[in-house]
Amino acid sequence: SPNDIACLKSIRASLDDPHDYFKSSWNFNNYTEGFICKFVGIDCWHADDNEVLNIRLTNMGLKGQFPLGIVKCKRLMGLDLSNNQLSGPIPSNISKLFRFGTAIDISSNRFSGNIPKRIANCTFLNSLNLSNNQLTGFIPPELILLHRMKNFSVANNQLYGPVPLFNLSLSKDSFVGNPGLCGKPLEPCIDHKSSPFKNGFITGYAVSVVSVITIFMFYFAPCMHRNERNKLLRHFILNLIWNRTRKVNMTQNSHQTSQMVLPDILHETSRETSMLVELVSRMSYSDLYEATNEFSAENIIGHGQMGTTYKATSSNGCLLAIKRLFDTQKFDEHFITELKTLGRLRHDNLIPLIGFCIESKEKLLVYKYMSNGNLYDLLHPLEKRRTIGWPLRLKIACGVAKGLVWLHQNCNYKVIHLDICSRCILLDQNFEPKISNFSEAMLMKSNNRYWSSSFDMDSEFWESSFVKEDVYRFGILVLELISRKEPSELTDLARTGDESTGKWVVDDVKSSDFVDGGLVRHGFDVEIFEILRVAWNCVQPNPDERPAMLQVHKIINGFSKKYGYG
Ligand SMILES: Nc1ncnc2c1ncn2[C@@H]1O[C@H](COP(=O)(O)OP(=O)(O)OP(=O)(O)O)[C@@H](O)[C@H]1O
Repeated sequence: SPNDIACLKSIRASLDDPHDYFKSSWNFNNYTEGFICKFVGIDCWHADDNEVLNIRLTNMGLKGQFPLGIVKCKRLMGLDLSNNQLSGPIPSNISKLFRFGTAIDISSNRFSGNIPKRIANCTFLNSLNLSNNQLTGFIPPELILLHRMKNFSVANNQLYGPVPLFNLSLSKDSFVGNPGLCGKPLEPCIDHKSSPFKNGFITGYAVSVVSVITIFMFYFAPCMHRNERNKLLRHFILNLIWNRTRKVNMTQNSHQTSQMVLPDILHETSRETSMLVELVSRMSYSDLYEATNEFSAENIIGHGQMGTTYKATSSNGCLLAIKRLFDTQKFDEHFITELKTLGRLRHDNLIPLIGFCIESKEKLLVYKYMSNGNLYDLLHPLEKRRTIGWPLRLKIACGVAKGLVWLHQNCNYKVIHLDICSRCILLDQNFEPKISNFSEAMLMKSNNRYWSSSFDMDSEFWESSFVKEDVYRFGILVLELISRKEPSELTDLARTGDESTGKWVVDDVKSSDFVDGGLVRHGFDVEIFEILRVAWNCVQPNPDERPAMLQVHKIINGFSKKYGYG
């Protein structure tokens, strides 16, 4: 079909082919039925039909980025780009590019960045080979949803965190060569449950992390280079955070622990539940059922990792967003954290949590509805991109910064969000940003003695390891606001960025292809430059070199005032 021809033309144009394989074989001048089926590396559904079944461009020395043109090969089933020199991120919208694909092999290239969780939406995948690349971050747990998967490998990358519990049995070979990965079939992950300071924290796990870090810092870190130490520490913390969120699934032991504790917390009449009711109002399932039109598909706003969110109208006419958690204990802890954290907090730049419901197996969280959706969708719409003016971007950055300052400096509780990203910034009818998704958050009573005295040393680590994690993520968010580039690409840039990259990003707003074209030369270049500098400071690899959110907000607020937002 014309689409398939356009698909191959686009692939050819997007890849650098130093050995001229395309030149000698991919000749588009001879339009006959099935002519593309004779191209090297192309299988068709039928030899006399221009409809591509598989693309196998292996071992050809190809350079360039993941070929987005495959989106036009509508019936493509297999993509094999292994043994080349392709680089850059795996596109986060891969499931849109390769919706019905059954096999992806991009092994032995130079792909970097995170494994996008949306690969899990390629529901027909039965083979995924990402081995021998430079991928970083966690293996998205959503991948366990790929029920048809038979072959899977992420060996020899730079991944860390626990291996998700796949339904198929995978050997070590699928994961080896990633020094930060742990859990079956590799070595077990560190158990961080026991801690002497549990009472001081609302989330006891925070202490465990801090204690482990203290030991680590005292005994092991002094002999390491500062940057190396920070890098390790960061990996370590993320690993522990991930351990916590996955602990229900991690080991038989931790499974038993959560079996004992969580149902009790969630029991409809438990003390915990009555405490929660003091924070947020408890709503009845039947009211929410009615408000969402019986949880009808038409009311669905979107799906997240933990559940489905519905638009709803309350009996007094208020618009609500109701998150209905999947029926699994896996997210009980997230549910509680969200309630305990967000339930206590009220600020103009936090999403208002109005209520919750626990009835039999149902767990629901009820928020105020935000009519302009989330920031990620605003910046990266599936359809046509809208121009977004600088004052609006500044307003959003300023609001998020204000919310974070409040969280970090709040006098009763100090809160670290740990998952700031454009998807969790919701926008109300006036595009005022509201921070949402507190299910990973850590909350600490700021007047407890551990915080103020004997934990002095640890509060420094708390600051540099956790608070500065929020600062880092805020920096990525601002870079995304200015560039409209994918967060994974920006994380890469920040990770690999040396001083000269920093200069390249910030120095030359007018001619840089970093800044969104719609922004430059509209009289804002100087401001953009200043804000980019702030963002760049926020993403410094060494947490100690990142500014505090208070400083960041002060600068952004200074510019925002001009537009009446500050
Ligand atoms: N209060 C709200 N008002 C409007 N839309 C909302 C609201 N809360 C969530 N949404 C939207 O509902 C969808 C699902 O949200 P949800 O938080 O479950 O998933 P997510 O943002 O992908 O995060 P995660 O998967 O990490 O839980 C998203 O598109 C989100 O923007």
